[in-house]
Amino acid sequence: MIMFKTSLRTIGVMTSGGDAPGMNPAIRAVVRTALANGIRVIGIEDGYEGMLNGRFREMGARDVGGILQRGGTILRTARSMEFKTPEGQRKAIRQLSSAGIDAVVIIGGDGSLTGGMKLQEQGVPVIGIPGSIDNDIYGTDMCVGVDTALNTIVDAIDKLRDTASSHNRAFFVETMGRNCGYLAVQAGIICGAEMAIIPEYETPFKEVAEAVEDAYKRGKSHCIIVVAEGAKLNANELAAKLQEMNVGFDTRVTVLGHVQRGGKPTAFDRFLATRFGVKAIEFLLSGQTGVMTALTGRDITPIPLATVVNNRRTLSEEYIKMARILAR
Ligand SMILES: Nc1ncnc2c1ncn2[C@@H]1O[C@H](COP(=O)(O)OP(=O)(O)O)[C@@H](O)[C@H]1O
Ligand SMILES: O=P(O)(O)OC[C@H]1O[C@](O)(COP(=O)(O)O)[C@@H](O)[C@@H]1O
Ligand SMILES: [Mg+2]
Repeated sequence: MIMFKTSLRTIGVMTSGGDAPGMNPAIRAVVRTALANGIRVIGIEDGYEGMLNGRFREMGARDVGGILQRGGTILRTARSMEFKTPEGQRKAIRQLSSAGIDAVVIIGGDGSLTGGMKLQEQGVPVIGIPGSIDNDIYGTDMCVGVDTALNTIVDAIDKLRDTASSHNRAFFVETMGRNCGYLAVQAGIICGAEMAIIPEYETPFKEVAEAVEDAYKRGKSHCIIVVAEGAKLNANELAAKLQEMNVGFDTRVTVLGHVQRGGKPTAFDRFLATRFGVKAIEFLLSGQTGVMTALTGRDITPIPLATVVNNRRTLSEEYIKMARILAR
């Protein structure tokens, strides 16, 4: 095993997995806090793919100027199958060692943090920062990017409602969330949707049909059903079936897709990302590694990566209930 130094001279920072608005403010905070503490920073491009192939570049204070308001990630991001293999991980560790990188800050989702834990287990000090629009990471109230994505969804659904009401239509709106209904449930509540269909619960088709028909009978001018990407019932299939059943409303589908991942980070995301970035360096300086920066209530606390990746975040029952009650 390559031994990493306990003294902290140089750190790496990277973004990995699906991009999320706010990753840039997180990079900026990591770089500038590290520099302020006399630590050199190397940017690792293209996530683990770049780590494996030594795509490293020096990051100065000016390199992170003007990026607070920019969506995406200046370090770019990627998914790497090779890094999942033990050989891939050894190759990445050799690259880090030969570049003199003593520790790595990884900004990414659950997959990226699992990769981070693997590095930590093999002697590389790692700090994780939760960045994913899905909000599917255990241990933190919020991930970087969630608030911006939700605001994008709200904006889109508000617009869809205008046209839905004008034409007396039912819209099936698909939100992102491979395995997690967080965005769909929250959007359901704050956009006044008739129903939110999520991967965590199996919604019988009959229930959807009744909700749409009932909304029509009650004289609603529109009907909005939010469907999470990973739900068993699919937005296109639902719309086609209900159109055929003639439940009153004409049906339409809007898949919001990757538009949810872009855009300038909201004030909330900028501040959260900045706090995470600053704390990541504070944790490193105090020798706490193998942890993720987590928002727990008002505080940013270190949660062991092993706890993060070995637990599943569950949706709040209270919010699911709230969405159902308010949809009446
Ligand atoms: N079990 C794992 N072991 C090692 N690396 C992993 C593991 N899971 C994911 N990764 C690495 O993290 C990358 C990003 O993970 P992914 O799940 O695609 O996105 P996210 O981090 O946004 O959840 C993967 O492409 C892979 O390189
Ligand atoms: O960008 P891709 O490869 O199309 O992936 C889409 C997936 O990425 C996400 O936007 C974010 O997921 P991760 O944070 O786990 O990468 C999911 O909601 C979506 O299913
Ligand atoms: Mg993920």
